[in-house]
Formats: sequence, C-alpha cells, structure tokens
Amino acid sequence: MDKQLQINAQHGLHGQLSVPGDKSISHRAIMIGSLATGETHVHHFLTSADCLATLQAFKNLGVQIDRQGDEVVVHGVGMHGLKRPEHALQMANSGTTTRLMMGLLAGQAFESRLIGDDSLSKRPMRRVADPLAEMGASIETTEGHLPAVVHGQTLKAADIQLKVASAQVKSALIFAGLQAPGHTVIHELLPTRDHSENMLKAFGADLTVSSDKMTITVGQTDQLNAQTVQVPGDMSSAAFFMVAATFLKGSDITLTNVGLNPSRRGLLDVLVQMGGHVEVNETVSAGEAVGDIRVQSADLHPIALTAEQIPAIIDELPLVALLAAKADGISTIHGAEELRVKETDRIACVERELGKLGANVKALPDGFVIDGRTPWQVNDTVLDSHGDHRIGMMLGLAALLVDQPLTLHRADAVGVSYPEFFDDLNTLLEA
Ligand SMILES: O=C(O)C1=C[C@@H](OP(=O)(O)O)[C@@H](O)[C@H](O)C1
Ligand SMILES: C=C(OP(=O)(O)O)C(=O)O
Repeated sequence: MDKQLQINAQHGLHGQLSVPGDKSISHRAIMIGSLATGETHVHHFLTSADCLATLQAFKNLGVQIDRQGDEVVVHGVGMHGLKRPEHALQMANSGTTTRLMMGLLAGQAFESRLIGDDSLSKRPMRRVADPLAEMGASIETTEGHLPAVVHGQTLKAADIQLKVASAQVKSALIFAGLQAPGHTVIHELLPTRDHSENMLKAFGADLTVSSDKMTITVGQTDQLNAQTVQVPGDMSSAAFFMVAATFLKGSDITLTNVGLNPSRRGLLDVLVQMGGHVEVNETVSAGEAVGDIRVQSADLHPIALTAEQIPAIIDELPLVALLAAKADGISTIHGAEELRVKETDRIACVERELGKLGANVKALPDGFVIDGRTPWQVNDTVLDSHGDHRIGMMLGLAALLVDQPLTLHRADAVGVSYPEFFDDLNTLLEA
C-alpha cells in the first residue's frame, strides 16, 4: 500500500497520548500464560500483526485464548498441556515469536514446523538452534533459516555463554531451561531486555538473575501460576513521538503510562545527551517501571554511541539516525551490527531512504556516521519502508521535515507493531 505522507508540520506536536501495549511483553504474556495453570488476564495487549501471530500460534497449540480488543484471557494448559499442532505454525514477520517458541517447543513431547514471511525467512535462526542443541534440543532449520522443524524432546540443563547480545536467544534458552531437569545457567554478552525474567518470576518460576544482570539461572519448573498482566505502553512506539516532538519546533507532548524498564529506555538518555527536553514521572507497576514522559522541542547536538549502549536502544536506532541527521555536528553509531539482521538490513535501509531526502548518512559495517550539518535536499519523492515497520514509521517522521509531497511505498508494514501509528501522529499534529 502506498501512502501520501503528511509534510512540513508547522506547529509541532501537542497533546497527550497513550501508546499501544509493549510488543515484547505482549508476546511473553501469551506464551507464559499458556504454560501457566489457571486464567491469565492480559490488559492493554498489543493487537498488532506480530503479537496476533503469537496469539494464533498458541491457539493452534490447543490453548483457549479469548480476546476483546486489547483485553485477553489466556486459559493456561500447564507446562505439559500443549497439543501437537495440526499444521505448520505461522510466525509471519515476527522474530520474537519464532525464537522464543523454538526454545519453548524444544522441550515439548511433539514435533512442530515453523514458517514465516519472506523477511523472517531470511533472518538467522542458528543463533537459537545452536545453543539450544547444547541442551539436547533438535531443531532442523533450512540452512539456518525458516522453515524449521522443532523435534520436541527431553532436554538437559547446561551452562551456556551467549555469542550475540540478544534477548530473543536468551529467552529461548530460558524457556528450554524451565523444562530441563537441573539448573541451566545463561551468560549474556551484554545485558539485554529482561521481560522474560521479570514475568517468569512473577508467575513463580525458579529463576534468578545475578546483580550485574549478566547471568541468569533457571531451574526446571513444574508449575507456573496464572497472573494478571498489565502491559505498559511500548517505549519503542512512544519513541517515534518523542523524536518528532524534539525536532519539530513548538512541540509539547506527554506520553502516558510508557514502560520504563532500564533495559529499554536508552532513548531517554540519548535524547538528553543530544540536548533534548525530556521530563519523566516514574512509578513501579507489577515489577516493571512505568511512567509519563513529557517532551518539548529542542536544538540537537551530535552523539557517539558504542556497543554497550546498543541493547537498550536497539529498535530505536533508525530514529537516532534521523535525529543525528538534524543535529549540529557529526554523530557516530558503532557496535550496532545486529541492525543488519532485523526485518530488513536497517543500516542499509536508513542510509538509502534518508539519502533520498539529502541527509548525510553513511553506513558502516556496524552502524553509521551522520553529519547533521548537511542541508537536506529531496532527490527522490518516493520512499520505501522495504516492508519494515520501524523504517516505515521513521520515514513518516522524516517527511515532516521537508516541504515537498512524498509517497511511502509499503506503508502498511507499520501494522506489525503499531497499526494506528499514522492516526496517532495526525492526532498530535492537529492538537
Ligand atoms: O526479545 C524481544 O522481545 C526483542 C528483542 C530484540 O531482538 P534481539 O533479541 O534479536 O536483539 C528486539 O530487537 C526485538 O524487537 C524484540
Ligand atoms: C526486530 C523487531 O522485532 P522481531 O525481531 O520480533 O521481528 C522489531 O520490532 O524491531
């Protein structure tokens, strides 16, 4: 679907917005709720394509899941109650669904086949299959990709050093560890988002995290107990408006009830370092930090990001590139090679698409060098999301900075994480 983009926002963004539920937490609520005993009530579930793929996959594994809008009830079947699926499980565009389910299904007493769309079928799966094999799992990929067959079987506990900084790989091993007799120890490369750990602890799993967050120990768990899960607003969705409000003069917005988990809030620090005006009003709800974020427009200064800072801002890096392309100097982003294996090669897509607007963005193997002092000059009015939701939404914001009509090709990709994105953007632009 092509979309004509709104351009040249004269008055900035105004008003208050509650963004949709967190994608990572919504996926996990369905998965953990399915394995639990009893009814898990999920409030503010993210009803985007990725999370609905997770929901449907668990229905196909025999779990009754009732949904009305963003209210979901998962009738948990217990650790051993999932049923062999009759057909291949459709992972659609979702890396999180695929990788977490590989770990979860590896210890079940049946075989499952996982398939996905073209983008997902290009993404690396050995990063999960290989460490799971150390636990005795048997996952047959197609040369390291989907389609994959998970031959469920008895697993054994192991001590595993992760080779990539990935919450998806870590979570797959945690799900496997819950099903393996003994204690599985997982050593992270860098601390990554810890929603699996937090939610599993709340459901009663035998799981501990070291004080430096680098080591997770998970014991075999016979029963998880159903809970009520209040999903906070997704920081990665709020991020789009935080960035636009910063660069659009005259803006003043408040985003309410946003998840502020320390492993996800890297953008807040980056905005402040770049000169942004950000106020956070924080509380803790059900073990996760949440709060309201007020953002006003500001002049932007360049930034230098390195590998240690990347996990807490991984999905927001296309937006950091956009901010940097309007800052008053040269920014560098290093240690972000993971961007090359997301829904698209996000380093190449950002360089190419922002390049169409004349932004001075140079791709590096592991990031970017961006000179924000170069004036933009549109040389191609047709932008392309490349089917990647985060690239599509970032370009929707970039268009606000030019004064020529632009078209966004494959704009419907935003439905993967934020179906109402363009409506919410218009609401803040018109307030
Ligand atoms: O665990 C998760 O929910 C996610 C982990 C990250 O991926 P990696 O684990 O591949 O870094 C992130 O990019 C993705 O959007 C969601
Ligand atoms: C990388 C992402 O998701 P996933 O890996 O679940 O497809 C994302 O949402 O930016």
